[in-house]
Amino acid sequence: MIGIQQLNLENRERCRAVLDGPQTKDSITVAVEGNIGSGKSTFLQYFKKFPEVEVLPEPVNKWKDVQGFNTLDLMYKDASRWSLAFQSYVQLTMAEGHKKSKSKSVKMMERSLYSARNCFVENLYKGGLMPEVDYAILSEFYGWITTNEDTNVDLIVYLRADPEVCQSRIRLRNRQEEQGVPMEYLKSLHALHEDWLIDENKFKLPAPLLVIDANSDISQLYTKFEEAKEQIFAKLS
Ligand SMILES: Nc1ncnc2c1ncn2[C@@H]1O[C@H](COP(=O)(O)OP(=O)(O)OP(=O)(O)O)[C@@H](O)[C@H]1O
Ligand SMILES: Nc1nc(=O)c2ncn([C@H]3C[C@H](O)[C@@H](CO)O3)c2[nH]1
Repeated sequence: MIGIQQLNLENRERCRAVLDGPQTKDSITVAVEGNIGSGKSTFLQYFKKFPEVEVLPEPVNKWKDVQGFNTLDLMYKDASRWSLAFQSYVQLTMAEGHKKSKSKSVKMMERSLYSARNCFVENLYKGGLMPEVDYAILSEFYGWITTNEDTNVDLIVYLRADPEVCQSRIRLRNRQEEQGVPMEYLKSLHALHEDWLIDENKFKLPAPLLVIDANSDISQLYTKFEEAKEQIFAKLS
């Protein structure tokens, strides 16, 4: 059994190797991951201006209007009742994003099928808000899609921010459905992002990882975004 430290070392080497490695591709898919309010949309906004980049924002507007139903609001108001319906629709809309053909050399997705499963579904189940049978159905559905469809990503960018920082930004951004999001929810989502992306406790990384400390204020963050741009574009032939 390889220890977590050893795994992390190998993982870092793999990331380093891939990020700095000689192999390049003519087009890549990047998944931008992070807690609620960590700054993903801000990161994507920065990259939108580059001609090589096509940005796929999280399909929140679809979730807020499924033939007139605001499924995001339903989930936040009564997760036990609506999480299977909501996560099923998240899974469909994320699969659409993965499958969308690239119009440019860099396709940047806000979140992915992977964080929906490994962070949000896992959080609902572990928090007792999702019955075992719903968890099993979603896991089978997720397994089928990721086995039978090309949902690959070439790089994961993790905007790593403390839950407290995320909470203050959620208030700032003031999305109606999120105003009741408790700190405990942000903390458990943060722990699941760390479990998956940093420690690889239960779920494997589907691609090399680039971590950005997103606690910094916006002025310092643009310098980090610029550094990330160099590393991402270096993957392009
Ligand atoms: N580094 C930063 N410093 C200060 N404010 C920030 C920073 N990054 C983002 N913000 C602000 O915090 C709020 C949330 O940021 P953003 O929408 O990018 O987060 P997000 O990760 O996309 O959230 P969600 O997961 O809910 O979509 C926005 O109002 C944004 O302007
Ligand atoms: N339950 C749940 N499952 C998901 O897969 C998921 N993906 C995003 N979100 C929530 C977080 C923000 O409020 C808002 C925008 O990111 O939507 C999710 N909520």
